[in-house]
Amino acid sequence: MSLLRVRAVTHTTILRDVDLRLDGSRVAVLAGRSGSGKSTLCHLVAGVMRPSTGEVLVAGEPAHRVDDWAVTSLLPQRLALSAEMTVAENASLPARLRGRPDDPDLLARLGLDGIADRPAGATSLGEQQRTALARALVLRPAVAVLDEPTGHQDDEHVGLILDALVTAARAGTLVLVATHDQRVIDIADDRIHLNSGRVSDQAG
Ligand SMILES: Nc1ncnc2c1ncn2[C@@H]1O[C@H](COP(=O)(O)OP(=O)(O)OP(=O)(O)O)[C@@H](O)[C@H]1O
Repeated sequence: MSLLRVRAVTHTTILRDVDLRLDGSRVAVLAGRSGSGKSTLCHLVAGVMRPSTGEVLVAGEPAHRVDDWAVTSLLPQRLALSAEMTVAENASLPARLRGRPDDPDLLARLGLDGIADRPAGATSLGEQQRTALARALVLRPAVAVLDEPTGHQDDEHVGLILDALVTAARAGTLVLVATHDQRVIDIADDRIHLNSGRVSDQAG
């Protein structure tokens, strides 16, 4: 059984007949033009929406029923941090909610250790994006869904993010990344190309 199974998914007018099987310990990219449906597919896998038809299964469970960031986590394009909470508090929130240990190295690996105690609302957009990435990876989830994780980063920080994605995949996570960034596409194990809501090309 594949860790992630997308079977005959059509969603409103946005996605058409999407079929995917992806396993753990991989970085898989969803590539494609703006408006091709990448974010929509991310939201279906993360279970924040249900497909109009077809099914999305994570470890055999319908994605919309999964409510555990140790199973599926999401870095949304709009980040959804708490502005008042510190960088460290935002990043460790899933661990605290589950009574699980924090990952003390993660902030340092994402270049956030110097601002760990600052409210997230008083940090740059790139820092906020890396904070939301740390939050998505902190529980070492089975599936981490990351929507454009390098969108607000300079080259140096893109390197840190690529390392974090590869490290998470080596630890067992299926890292599913929607991206336009060729540097992310280059390090991927699987590449899925969306064109007007259909998978036009898949290589692994
Ligand atoms: N709630 C919605 N209702 C109707 N159409 C929507 C909705 N959300 C997105 N769309 C449309 O669906 C298409 C796919 O959007 P989506 O955000 O999934 O694309 P994307 O590939 O992630 O784009 P980008 O790279 O710009 O983030 C777009 O044409 C968009 O305008």
